[in-house]
Amino acid sequence: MKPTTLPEARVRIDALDEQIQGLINERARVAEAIRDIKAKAGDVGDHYRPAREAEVLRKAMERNAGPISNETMAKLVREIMSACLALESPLTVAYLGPEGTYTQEAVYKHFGHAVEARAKRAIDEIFRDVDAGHTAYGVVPVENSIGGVVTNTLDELASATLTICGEVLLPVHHHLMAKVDRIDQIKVVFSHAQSLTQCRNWLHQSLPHATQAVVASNGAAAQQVAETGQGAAIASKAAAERYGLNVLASNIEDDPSNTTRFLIIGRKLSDPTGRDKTSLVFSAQKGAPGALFELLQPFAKAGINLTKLESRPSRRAAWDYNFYVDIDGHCEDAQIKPVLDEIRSRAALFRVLGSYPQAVI
Ligand SMILES: O=C(O)C(=O)C[C@]1(C(=O)O)C=C[C@@H](O)C=C1
Repeated sequence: MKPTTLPEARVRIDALDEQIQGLINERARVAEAIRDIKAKAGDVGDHYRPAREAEVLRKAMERNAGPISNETMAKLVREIMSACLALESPLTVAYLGPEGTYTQEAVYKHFGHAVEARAKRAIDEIFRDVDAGHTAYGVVPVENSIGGVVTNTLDELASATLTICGEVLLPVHHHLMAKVDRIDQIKVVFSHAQSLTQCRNWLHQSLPHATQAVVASNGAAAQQVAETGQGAAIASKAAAERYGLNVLASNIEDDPSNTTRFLIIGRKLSDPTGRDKTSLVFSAQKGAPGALFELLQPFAKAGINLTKLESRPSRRAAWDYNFYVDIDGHCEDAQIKPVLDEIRSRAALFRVLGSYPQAVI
């Protein structure tokens, strides 16, 4: 029955909270039982299961009847699952720091807040850290809807022995922040090269005479401005709060739908979920006419959707390239496996960088 008075409504909410809390702890005890089942089966290593997590989140969205939105409901379930996983075993995740970067936001969006997020200074450091086993997973930016690819990440992926086990899509809203409180006092703007590109028109119109200076991350830009008091930074609202800066202008990205895609790197192969992506890197025989066409044609013939195609210098020889391709589907899917085998047999270099669930939230 719908309560009609405030005291009545609050008594009802207290009773429901008690029930929800009891159920969350019951779920946590099941997660502890899963840990013991995995140990008995000799399943060593961490307990993170990307395919199962995607399934849990998709189910939460599919059965949701409102009034809470599907996305908000999935985020709540995300946090409960994160707490359950931390009970099974704590999870460490390296990200492009310092605190307050968009990459840190991507970590929490993907893994929830119960993980131990460790800030690193550069993308290659994240790859090295995960490769050496110091952290179980890493989160790296790979492309932005305005600025395009993050070349460091693509170059690292080509030589890494790690695998991609997830992706995160994060809407990115930039803010100009400083110690001072007037925009006409700003002579220099610090940020990551990608963020400066994403705000190019705004900077041209609003700060045409300011110098632009590239630093390792937008979190580092905010930290530096806070420490020196010099200039302004382009970074996230979280960074302004973290470093105590004044926000002088909000949402200054040139396209309000600005989104960055991040990858989760680790050693875990993700099981097929029915809604997956596969990332590949390959190279064609240099100088052979139609060589790239030969490598892409099997996808078209099998009706496989390509979601991305990028080329990067191979670093083997001048004017020799690696091609990075993302496709819909999992490398173990019956429709995909023979196509990949065919391309492997034609390519000079071929590697599956990972198959992983498509981003859910
Ligand atoms: O299903 C599992 O393997 C679990 O460990 C449980 C659980 C969960 O809480 O639902 C926790 C962590 C995994 O990443 C996936 C799911």
